[in-house]
Amino acid sequence: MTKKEFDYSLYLVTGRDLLPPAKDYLESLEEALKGGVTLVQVREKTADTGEILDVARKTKELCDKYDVPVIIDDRIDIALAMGADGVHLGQTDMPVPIARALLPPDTVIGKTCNTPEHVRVAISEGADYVGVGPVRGTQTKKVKHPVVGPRGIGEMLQVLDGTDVKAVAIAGINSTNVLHCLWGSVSPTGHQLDGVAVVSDIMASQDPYASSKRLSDAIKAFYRSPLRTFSQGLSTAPYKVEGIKTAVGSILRSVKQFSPLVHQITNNVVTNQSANATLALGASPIMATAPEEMADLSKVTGALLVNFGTIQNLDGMLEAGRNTNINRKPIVFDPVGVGATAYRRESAQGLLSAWQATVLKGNAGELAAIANSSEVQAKGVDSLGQGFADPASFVRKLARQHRCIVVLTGVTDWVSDGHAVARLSNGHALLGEITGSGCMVGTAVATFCAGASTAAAAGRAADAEDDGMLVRGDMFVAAIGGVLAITIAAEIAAAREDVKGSGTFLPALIDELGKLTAEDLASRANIALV
Ligand SMILES: Cc1ncc(COP(=O)(O)OP(=O)(O)O)c(N)n1
Ligand SMILES: Cc1ncsc1CCOP(=O)(O)O
Repeated sequence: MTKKEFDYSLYLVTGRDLLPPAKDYLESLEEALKGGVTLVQVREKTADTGEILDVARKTKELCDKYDVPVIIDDRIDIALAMGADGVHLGQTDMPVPIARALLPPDTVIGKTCNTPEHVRVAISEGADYVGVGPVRGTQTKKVKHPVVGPRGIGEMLQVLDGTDVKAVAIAGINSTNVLHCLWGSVSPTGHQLDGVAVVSDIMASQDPYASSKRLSDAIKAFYRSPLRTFSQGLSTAPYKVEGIKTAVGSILRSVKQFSPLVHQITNNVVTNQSANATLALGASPIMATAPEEMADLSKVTGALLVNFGTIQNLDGMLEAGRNTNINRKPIVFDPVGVGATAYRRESAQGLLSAWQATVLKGNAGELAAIANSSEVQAKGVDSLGQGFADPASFVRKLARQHRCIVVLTGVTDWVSDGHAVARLSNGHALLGEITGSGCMVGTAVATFCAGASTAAAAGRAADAEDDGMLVRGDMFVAAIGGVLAITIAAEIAAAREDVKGSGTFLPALIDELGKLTAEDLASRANIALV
């Protein structure tokens, strides 16, 4: 028996208890269907059986008009009585094989999964789809399982590789975070969600048509285009060194032309020199930390840098990142000293779960801690030893895991989008003798990301179709540009006669950053693609 093919992309899970006062269930449902809901689940937790059956029948009658299938939560008897297209079963509900034996053979069966192991069991039991989560916190239901974030969803999706079992994420999804959820949950193997399940953003809405339409538009934009990274080389042609050098120069020109606002939440050791480095490159720094101002600020900034060297403003970092994602601007995350304490490790995981970083930047010790690798150790904010045996493979893998650009700093710097890897061999030993040179690299990367994204926005037609990108502009090239700006300016500064040591080097570095041209970058950049 062939199974019914569902469009899982915008899966409405109902809940009459959430309707705003004076909103009628069937009217709200019809508005939601008009707005683009593709699948409906009847989820009734408190009503009597007769009432649930009545609601389920009326739901089916309405959904049939829109050719949208109906799934019943938990209740096999209701599904049988009204001829549902499917049922959804939780971990403590009837086992899938027993439900399968009771229901007509073409009935679709979904199962709630909170861990990769749950997914393995659901596959072996013969589930047709899995509802994976909780992806975020939610007010709609007391969820027993901890929030897994998009990355946790990606781990569950990877278990589905090679099967035709579909997957939707659930919990806390709304039109402002749906793109992050879809983008960030793609597994390192490229397995993506088939859709998202939403309750309150539609059911509690005064305008369910508008709420569903906003979700539907964002979801369609994401699925319209092939799966991409934050770089552009893969979709067009493979990167070439000369092309990167030219592109880096044009981003520097964009920084000077647009002078984007670079919002930085950074540590109090480097705040002043990072602001000066931003100014020197031609952009405009704003070092704001209060959570209350993030919504406003993120509308006008070009990029955000989150550097948690002195980690005092976690709420500000969370809010800044969420809002920067909503406004589809780049976020550079510099988890300074992340391996040093459990608090830092947990904070970094919390931030990486709450928002999608565009660039993840760190030294070997920091990135090893993020990757849970014991290959490189750290002491405080410094990395110990020789670094990774195979840095190219390390950055490529980490970039795939985190769906972002990874910058590994050291004597040699490595940048990857999960496919291409660039080895950068500029710099000077004096960089290691001043405090905060790594933090300045983060600032320069954020500044180049701001330049690239601002230029991409300026180049887009006002009526251009949404391409579902979380950030526009080539962030792989921007990250390379930021690293080169600091390392090349350092080479020029260190060669100056007036530079006698680290004390005279820092102001000279700022001076040379200010004088740096596209031509300097192109002629001095030592880039190899590996
Ligand atoms: C699509 C989807 N995913 C998960 C759930 C949760 O179902 P369950 O675990 O049975 O919990 P309750 O719905 O009974 O609270 C769902 N309903 N739909
Ligand atoms: C039914 C269910 N199962 C896990 S979370 C959840 C509710 C999600 O609701 P919302 O979309 O309003 O966060």
